[in-house]
Amino acid sequence: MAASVIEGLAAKTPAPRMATRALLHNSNRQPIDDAVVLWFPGPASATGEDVAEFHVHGGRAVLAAMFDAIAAFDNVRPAEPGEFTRRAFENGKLDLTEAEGLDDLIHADTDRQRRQALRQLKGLLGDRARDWRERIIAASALIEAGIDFSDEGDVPTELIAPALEKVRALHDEIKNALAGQGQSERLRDGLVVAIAGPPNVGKSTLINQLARREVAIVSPHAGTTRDVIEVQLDLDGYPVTVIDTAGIRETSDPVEQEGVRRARARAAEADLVLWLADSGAAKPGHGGTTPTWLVRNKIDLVRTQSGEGGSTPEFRISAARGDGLSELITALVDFAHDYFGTSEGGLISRTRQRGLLQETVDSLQRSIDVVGQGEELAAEELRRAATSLGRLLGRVDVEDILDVIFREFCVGK
Ligand SMILES: Nc1nc2c(ncn2[C@@H]2O[C@H](COP(=O)(O)OP(=O)(O)OP(=O)(O)O)[C@@H](O)[C@H]2O)c(=O)[nH]1
Ligand SMILES: [Mg+2]
Repeated sequence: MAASVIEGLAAKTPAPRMATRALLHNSNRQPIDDAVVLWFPGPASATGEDVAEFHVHGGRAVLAAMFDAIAAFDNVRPAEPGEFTRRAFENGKLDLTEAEGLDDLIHADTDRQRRQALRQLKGLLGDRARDWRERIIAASALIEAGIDFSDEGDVPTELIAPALEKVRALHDEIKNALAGQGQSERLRDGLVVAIAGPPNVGKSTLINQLARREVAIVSPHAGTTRDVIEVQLDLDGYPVTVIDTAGIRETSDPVEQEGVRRARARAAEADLVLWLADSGAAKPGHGGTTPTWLVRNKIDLVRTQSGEGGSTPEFRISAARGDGLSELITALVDFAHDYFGTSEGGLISRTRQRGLLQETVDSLQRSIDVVGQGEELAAEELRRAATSLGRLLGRVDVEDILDVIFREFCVGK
């Protein structure tokens, strides 16, 4: 199909994989654009199928004329979101983790997201998972050979012991890989940091400083902020959403009450709370399990004061003047670094991947546990472990998730 379209529009089929200039025409011989065309005959193409590429001048009228001209061919329709990648996947050009990496790369906002996505696209996880899967299948073959070998149902231990050794090693290897991952899958969504505290302590002033623009209204009146205000920051390559909230206090104003309710809810969902307080205020107690840093603001108004110390970090800043902000930002970057656990080896970029690796570890553990009750049971658990990795790679049993995964892609990818 692609062959007849490129032949029809460019009046010739370009040499494979050679950028070729062509004046494109529609079926009425009307010229459309002076373009560069590329012809990738399958299977040596991104999708594995024939692919024609038209590099045209991107104006709306040019695109409309191109779509009209292409739609005039039979059996041609616009691609669905992610359809090219899906075909590449179905033709074995990519495994599912690599397809996920491609999607993440397209959506990456920050440098660390980009690097993580590229590692995934280049098969960082896929290659490990393939290796693990082959080794599990090999161990399972050993056990099954043992089962076949024994006629009375009593499998000789010298056949099972080496297989079990391999399974133990695999279990430890995958478990350790998983444990060392931090929350690298959270890098896709980023870290949420809520600025909370009593009214008028300078929360909105702080978010404006962090955003380097006036996102929130600042005023000397307590109760200025009511809606939750969000800004996206790129802190040393980490995606961080900072939210400014209403000052928390008892109030009879129903609008402010709603603001306080939202402030509490958002702070509870955040990954980190910056609890802003006046420089002289007593150290507040805080409930909840969210990590919370005490940030004392307006230090420009007091002469000197020593920190109270304690287990939670404490910062002293002047949001208005900028004192202490670079220390606060450095600490946020360190927090993000620990949180995401993104040493350059970040293996996992999705909860789906983490879940399947965990399933694999659990099945391997069970297979070790049940081998005493019967080798068939152990072999069955090994098959489960291999299936989990097969799902991770998108090689088995995945029809149900493919739609979900590829739906997130852009059209044209
Ligand atoms: N001197 C001094 N004033 C500050 C500082 N930070 C903020 N302010 C002032 O404190 C007042 C309140 O600041 P906001 O940023 O609106 O405080 P807020 O915590 O967002 O207040 P609500 O939205 O009402 O909860 C304003 O007049 C700011 O100019 C600071 O570091 N030093
Ligand atoms: Mg405010």
